[in-house]
Amino acid sequence: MPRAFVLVLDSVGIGGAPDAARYGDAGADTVGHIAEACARGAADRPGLRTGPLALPNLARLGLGEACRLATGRVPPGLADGGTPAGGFGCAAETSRGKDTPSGHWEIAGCPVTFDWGYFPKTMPSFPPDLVAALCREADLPGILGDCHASGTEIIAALGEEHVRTGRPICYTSADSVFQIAAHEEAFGLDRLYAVCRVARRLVDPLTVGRVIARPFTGATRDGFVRTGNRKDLAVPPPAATMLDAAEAAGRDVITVGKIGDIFAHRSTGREWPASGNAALLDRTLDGADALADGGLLFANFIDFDSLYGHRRDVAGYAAALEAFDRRLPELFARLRTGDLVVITADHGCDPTWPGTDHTREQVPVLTYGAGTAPLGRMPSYAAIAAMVTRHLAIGWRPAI
Ligand SMILES: O=P(O)(O)O[C@H]1O[C@H](CO)[C@@H](O)[C@H]1O
Ligand SMILES: [Mn+2]
Ligand SMILES: [Mn+2]
Repeated sequence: MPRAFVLVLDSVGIGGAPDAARYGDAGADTVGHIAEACARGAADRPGLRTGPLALPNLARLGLGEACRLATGRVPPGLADGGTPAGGFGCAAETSRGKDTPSGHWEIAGCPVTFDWGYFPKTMPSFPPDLVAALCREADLPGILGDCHASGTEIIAALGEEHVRTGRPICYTSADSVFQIAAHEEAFGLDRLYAVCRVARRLVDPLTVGRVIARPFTGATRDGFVRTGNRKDLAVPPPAATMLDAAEAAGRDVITVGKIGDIFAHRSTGREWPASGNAALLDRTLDGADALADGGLLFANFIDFDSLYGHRRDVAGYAAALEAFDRRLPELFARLRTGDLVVITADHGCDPTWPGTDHTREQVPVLTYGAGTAPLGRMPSYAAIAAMVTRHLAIGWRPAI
C-alpha cells in the first residue's frame, strides 16, 4: 500500500495571495524576495552562505514554476531548465487567518470558517479583567509586556525585570495568540506550563487560537535565549481532518515536530517532536523507515518561520532553505514504490517585509513520487488533503 509524506516548510510562501492587500501584504513574497536579495549579494554572511540562492532539488521539483504560477515571475536562481521532476502548483488559503493552525488545518482538509479572536495593537493589549483573572488564578504578582511584540526583542527588553519581579512577560502578535515568556530556572518551566494552562482556559471564550509557553535561559539581556521547550496550547480543529480520517481507517500516523501541538494532539498518531530543522529532518528520515504501508507522515519545519522569518533575517532564511534542499535526496532515497511526498507551506513570513509578522501569500505545492502532473493553481490548501487521502485510498474527502 502506498504511503504519504506531507512536509510543511513553515512560512515558505511564494507571494501573490489574491487577498494580500486586505492584510497590508500586497507584494510580500517570501521566496521571491529572498532569491532577489541573494542574487544582488545582499544575503551574504561569510561562514554561513554567499551568492545566489542555490535550491537545485526544490527547483527540479518545480519550485520556480510554482512561483511563476503565483506571481508571474520565476525568482532568480530557481529556473531549472528541465521538465520538473515532480508535480508543482501553488495554493491560496481560504481561511482568513494567516497563522500556523489555520494553515495546517486547511492543509489537512479543515479550513477555518470562523474569525479568531485577536488582541488590539494598543498598550495594554489584553483586557484588564483577563489579566486580573490570570494573576488571581495563577497566583502571579502581575505581568510584564501586555503588548504586541517580537518574542526575542521583548525578552531582551524585559527579561531582567521579569527575573527580578517574578512577573511573566505576556505578549501577542498579528496572530490569534497569548504568549507567555518566562525564565526556565528563575520562574520554572513547570510553573510556566501551569500558568499557560490557566491562560488557555481563560482565553477560550475569546476564541484565541493558541496560548504559547516561551521559556528562555541566560543571565543578562544580551544572553537571554529561548529554549526548545516552547509549548503551544491550541484549540482542536473544528471538524475532521485527514489525520482523523487516517486514524479512523486504522492507518499508521507519524507526526513530526509541532504537528502534535497544532492539532491539539487529536489523531496525531506517534508524535515525534524535535528541536531545529536538522533534527526535524532526521526524525522525518526515521519516519520514512518506520512508517507502515498505507501510513501518513506529517511534519513541520519551524525554523524558517521562528528563527528567520519573524526575525527578518534574510541570509539566515536563505541558508536554512539551502540546508533543507541539500538534504532532500536523503528522504527521496528512503521512499518505497508508490510513496507520495508533498512539500508545502502554511503562510508567508517575508523577511524583507516591514514588522515581524506573517505575510499573506500563496504557498508552493510540490509533489515527488506518485503522480507528477502539474497541479496548477489550487483554490484552497484543502486540495492537499484531497490529494493525500485519494493517494492513500482513504474514503474521506474534505469539503472544498
Ligand atoms: O516573535 P515570536 O515570539 O517568535 O512570535 C511569533 O511566533 C508566534 C507563533 O507562531 C507568532 O504569533 C509570532 O508572534
Ligand atoms: Mn506557521
Ligand atoms: Mn510564525
